[in-house]
Amino acid sequence: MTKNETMIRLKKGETIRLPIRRLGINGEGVGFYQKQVVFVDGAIPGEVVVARVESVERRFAKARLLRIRKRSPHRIQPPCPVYADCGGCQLQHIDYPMQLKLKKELVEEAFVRYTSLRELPIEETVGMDEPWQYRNKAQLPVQLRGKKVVMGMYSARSHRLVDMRECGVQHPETNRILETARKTVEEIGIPIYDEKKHTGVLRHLVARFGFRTGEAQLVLVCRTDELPQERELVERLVRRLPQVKSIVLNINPKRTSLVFGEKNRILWGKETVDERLNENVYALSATAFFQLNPIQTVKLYDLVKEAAELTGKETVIDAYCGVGTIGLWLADRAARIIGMDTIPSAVEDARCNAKRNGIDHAEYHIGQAEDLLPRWVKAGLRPDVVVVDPPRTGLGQPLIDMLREVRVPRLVYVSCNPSTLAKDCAQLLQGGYELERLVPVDMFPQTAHVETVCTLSATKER
Ligand SMILES: C[S@@+](CC[C@H](N)C(=O)[O-])C[C@H]1O[C@@H](n2cnc3c(N)ncnc32)[C@H](O)[C@@H]1O
Repeated sequence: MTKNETMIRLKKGETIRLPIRRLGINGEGVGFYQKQVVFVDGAIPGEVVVARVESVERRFAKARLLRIRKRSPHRIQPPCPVYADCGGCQLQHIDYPMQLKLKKELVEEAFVRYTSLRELPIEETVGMDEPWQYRNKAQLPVQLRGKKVVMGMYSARSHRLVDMRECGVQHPETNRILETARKTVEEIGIPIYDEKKHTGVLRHLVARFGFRTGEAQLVLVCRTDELPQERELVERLVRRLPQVKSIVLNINPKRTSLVFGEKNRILWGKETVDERLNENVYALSATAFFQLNPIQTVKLYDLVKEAAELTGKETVIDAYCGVGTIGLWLADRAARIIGMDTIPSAVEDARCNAKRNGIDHAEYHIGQAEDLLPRWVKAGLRPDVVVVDPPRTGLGQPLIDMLREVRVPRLVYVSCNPSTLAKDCAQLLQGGYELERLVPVDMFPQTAHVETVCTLSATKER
């Protein structure tokens, strides 16, 4: 059979019987129909399903689950009433121990696909004791339906809002704050943004809650700086939400799917709210990036610390540093921390966080890791440990080239995307590194995301 013959076998509308072999990166079940990859939302590895083909692309097809012929013993009733409709979670129909196993397999499969390694030093996924109510921040779009203000997540791959009053992965406080804010906005008649016409004012409600400090922040993302009945709204919110220490208006005037605009105006209270992770305290401004699952963040950063094997004498790079959290975690065992990030406000926050925690041997720079680090190394910098925590796209090529050239003693790669992690590692393994340890960490239970802490060290011989 030629390659082309296998490609045209499936047709849209066709009903197929499909054994499900593995989990896809978006949480779908993946099967092979006459060698063609077929994705089926809601199907679990080990199941045999009947599915209707809904679209056929050049390299894969997508099919809708109709019936389950052989049911996985790990299939459970999803606890959330809007799970089928909401695009936020993908794995609620799978029991938690199996979710952790499947996440480990996602990492393994990526390494088997992109590297020549067959024996992997991979450990079990680090899970949560209680895999619910873990998110410290909710940001939900609002819409007007008749006189009702509706708030929720978008349905998967659409801009259709699913009306949602309570989310099971959110901390109850963020649920409570947003629902109170929604009701108050509805009661007062604040003009709601209309995405199609680009009219109205309020676009998103955002709540962040410090698990350790109990301080919360509410952000009203608006199309304009003018918020009708602002005083009345703020007065009622302050009265009803004693845990909120900061109310901010973020102005986003653009037609965009990005939530935040560039400008903020404080409506009430402080500019930032505090959160603690272990001994460190962080001041978080309205749009600052901060890890969303504080319980797992502590485990993630402890793994990074273990991997770094610091003695107190090392120069450590915290590349893609955000607000500096990883570098500050390592600071008590390092001689010097150098961080960089492309977002100026994040770098500013990192500097403030260092100061606030009495750390004076950490410095933070604005710029691209793949630009700054090769330049510094060329100028003579020799880091002992490099920690990288890039976005989903992985490392920039000039950074990989530099790491291959210099061969730093320890390289700790924190990744939210197993595919780019494995692809980047393939290059590093060919360039004088060996893989010591791979630990998947479940930062987002009930979803298909998996974080990995990957430890590499320079080989003695090239
Ligand atoms: C996954 S976050 C990690 C943040 C931080 N390490 C933490 O644990 O909170 C990735 C960060 O990389 C930054 N970033 C994106 N591209 C970058 C680049 N080319 N160079 C440096 N930083 C970059 C983003 O602004 C973001 O703060």
